[in-house]
Amino acid sequence: MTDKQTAKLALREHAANDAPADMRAAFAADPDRARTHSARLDDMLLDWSKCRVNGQTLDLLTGLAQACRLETRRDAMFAGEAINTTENRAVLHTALRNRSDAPVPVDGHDVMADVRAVLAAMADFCHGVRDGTLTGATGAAFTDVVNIGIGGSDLGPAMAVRALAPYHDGPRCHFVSNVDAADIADTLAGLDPARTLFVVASKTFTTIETMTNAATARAWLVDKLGEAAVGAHFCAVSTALDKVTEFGIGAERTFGFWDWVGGRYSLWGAIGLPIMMAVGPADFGRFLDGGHTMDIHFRSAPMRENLPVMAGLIGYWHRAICGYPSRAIIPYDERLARLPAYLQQLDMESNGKGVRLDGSPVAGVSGPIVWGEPGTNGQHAFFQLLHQGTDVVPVEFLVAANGHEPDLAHHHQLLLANCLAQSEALMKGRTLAEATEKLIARGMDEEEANALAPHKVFSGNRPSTTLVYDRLDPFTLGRIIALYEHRVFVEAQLFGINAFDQWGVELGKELATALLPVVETGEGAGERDGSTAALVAHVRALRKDG
Ligand SMILES: O=P(O)(O)OC[C@H]1O[C@](O)(CO)[C@@H](O)[C@@H]1O
Repeated sequence: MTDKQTAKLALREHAANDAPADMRAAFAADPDRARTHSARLDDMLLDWSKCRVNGQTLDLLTGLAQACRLETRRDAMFAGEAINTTENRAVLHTALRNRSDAPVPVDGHDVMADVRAVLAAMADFCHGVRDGTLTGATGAAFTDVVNIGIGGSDLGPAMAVRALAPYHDGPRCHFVSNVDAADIADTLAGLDPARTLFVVASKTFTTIETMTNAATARAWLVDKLGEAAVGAHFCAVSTALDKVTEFGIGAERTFGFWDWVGGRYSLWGAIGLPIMMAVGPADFGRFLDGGHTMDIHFRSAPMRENLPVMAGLIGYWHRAICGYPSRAIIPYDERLARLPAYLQQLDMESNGKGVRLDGSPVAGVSGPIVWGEPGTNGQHAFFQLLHQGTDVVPVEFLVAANGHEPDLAHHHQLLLANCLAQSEALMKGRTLAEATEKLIARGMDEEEANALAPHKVFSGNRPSTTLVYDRLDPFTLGRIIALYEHRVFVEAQLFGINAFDQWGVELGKELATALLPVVETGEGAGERDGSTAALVAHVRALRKDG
């Protein structure tokens, strides 16, 4: 048996025999548990004390991490080794937020001068748009920016722009991603073409949704302002600079990045252009500072004090050892409403894999299903299942100690109380005796109380983690995102998979391309499988436009 196999076996035996069966008992036995089962980075606290782990669990998990050479793999990533082996690429989104003087070599070339040049060009461009010196074709200042992109070219900036609303002092930012005409039609409906700037964001500049939406936006603009206006109203973000030129966007309005930045890790550089437009270069810099600070912490803090490492180890424990199929991300922060969607791509596109690094099948499981919604809204929707459903779902709460609305502090206190109450309720639960007693105390007769009480039982002992920070400012948003990126990396090392490719998205794309003419003309439908052929026939019978 390899060291890894031995470590995994030991964890499974520990889970079955000696891990705390009941968190309530664990707290009773060790009132100091919250201190020993949490880690801090300045104001940011990650608490995993409401999970069924003890010191021995953590020893075994860190032992597994060592057997998986986590620290060596981490250092290889930061050093620019081609750890994305199926694409033979380095993984260096961390270079985009490197705020130190340290060089970052890729194939012997220090990429930091290139990174800084793009950031400086973005800042110049944003200053021009934000102060009105860079105008549209009619001389009118831009009031609206429309980012056209999908996946990593949409989710990160869309999430971050929303998260940083209190820091906005630039143009309004909109995001069009879906190829569904509804998306672009509804967005353009409210906009003045003379005051609208389009950002076409695509790493490959071939993605069909983005190219279709960009062509529609271009036609809309030409229809209103004429062909000559296009140059002033479009800019691009891509690694495929030749394709941008073919589209007709000038080099001075093209912001590049590199194949060593994965799409879902790309918001720190040019893909972050809408964030910089909204909050300005200075706050964008603070966002990068936050990411860089988390990088330093990830590289230097001992495992037990290391937030991304501990988030990854606890995540692995829940997924691979306890066997929970999903995790819920519940930010008690309305401005992080898009965080769950962003993390779905970050986590599931990275760790939803069926083969290991060497191409052999994953022996057990890989990454979990990630989902979520902000609290308190989720409480009035799916928390019923979290508390009483037959599946256990580990919940990851996020909450700021302070909001941005000092005049409405009582809202924030309610928000905090709700967040803390949910994790407490998940852990404590309510026994049948407690439920019955409560009903009788309210005046119900015993027979009725006995009948109703089983419905009011909460098993409790359900795991959650809580991430608390001072305030959701640009710096903290940077720390949170970098924390989750590294957590995904940590889990990938334990699963033994490549977190940086995404071959699983290819087949659907290929079949969509093949099916387009079938949907358009009906020809070739008979060569598809029976279900698809029948669906094509039904759709075509209903279609009103040919
Ligand atoms: O930026 P691009 O090249 O348009 O790709 C968009 C997204 O599509 C994907 O390749 C998945 O289909 C993502 O990985 C990526 O973020």
